[in-house]
Amino acid sequence: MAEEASFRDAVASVPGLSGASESAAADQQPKKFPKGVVLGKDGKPCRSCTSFASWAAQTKKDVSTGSRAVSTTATAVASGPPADCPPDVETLGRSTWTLLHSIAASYPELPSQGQKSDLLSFVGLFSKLYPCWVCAEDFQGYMARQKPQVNSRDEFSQWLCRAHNDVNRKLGKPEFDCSKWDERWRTGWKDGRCD
Ligand SMILES: Cc1cc2nc3c(=O)[nH]c(=O)nc-3n(C[C@H](O)[C@H](O)[C@H](O)COP(=O)(O)OP(=O)(O)OC[C@H]3O[C@@H](n4cnc5c(N)ncnc54)[C@H](O)[C@@H]3O)c2cc1C
Repeated sequence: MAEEASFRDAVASVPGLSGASESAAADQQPKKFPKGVVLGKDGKPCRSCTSFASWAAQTKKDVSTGSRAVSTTATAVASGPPADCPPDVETLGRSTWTLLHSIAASYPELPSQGQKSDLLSFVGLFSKLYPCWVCAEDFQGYMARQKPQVNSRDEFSQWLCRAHNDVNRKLGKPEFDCSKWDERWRTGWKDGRCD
């Protein structure tokens, strides 16, 4: 049987959840969900805020077959949701970082005032609209502490790399060497593996 946790536990299990959100969450009616399931502000499980493993535990589906009430397999859970299913927090995150770093890679070396203004608007709106709300709130917090730098491609790509590393640290993932940003996201690695 899946391990159960209260509403507060489920929300508090998300690294970096802000105090304001946590106290708002605590005001809600307690419900039982498996540990790791993050609730949306509507009090329902938020799929794009939750890992597939926790989501599968909550729906009690066999993720390899899609049928109900069959035990999950570790391999299927670890590989994330099937490609044609709604994304979990990791699939969404991976795709989003790809988009954000690719936007940085195509940003001009010498942007016009209009391009700078567009990029600032984009990251501001992005941070409000990102479907994982706990991720979005943390990203807004990062942007408040470290203002987006948009004066050139290099400046923005380094700012974005540091922002991504801030999330990596929070999740216990290794930090990326930002001096390698250009090879990872724009030119391809010097060893030719991307050619
Ligand atoms: C704005 C935002 C906030 C998020 N907040 C949360 C959160 O609060 N909780 C949560 O569980 N998940 C969060 N995520 C998702 C999380 O960051 C990861 O995307 C997810 O865990 C999948 O991680 P991954 O190991 O596949 O690699 P990802 O972190 O998705 O990275 C993809 C690839 O980018 C490269 N890379 C890694 N770090 C950097 C860097 N610093 N600069 C440039 N390239 C890099 C690597 O090649 C890596 O394989 C967030 C995602 C975004 C976009």
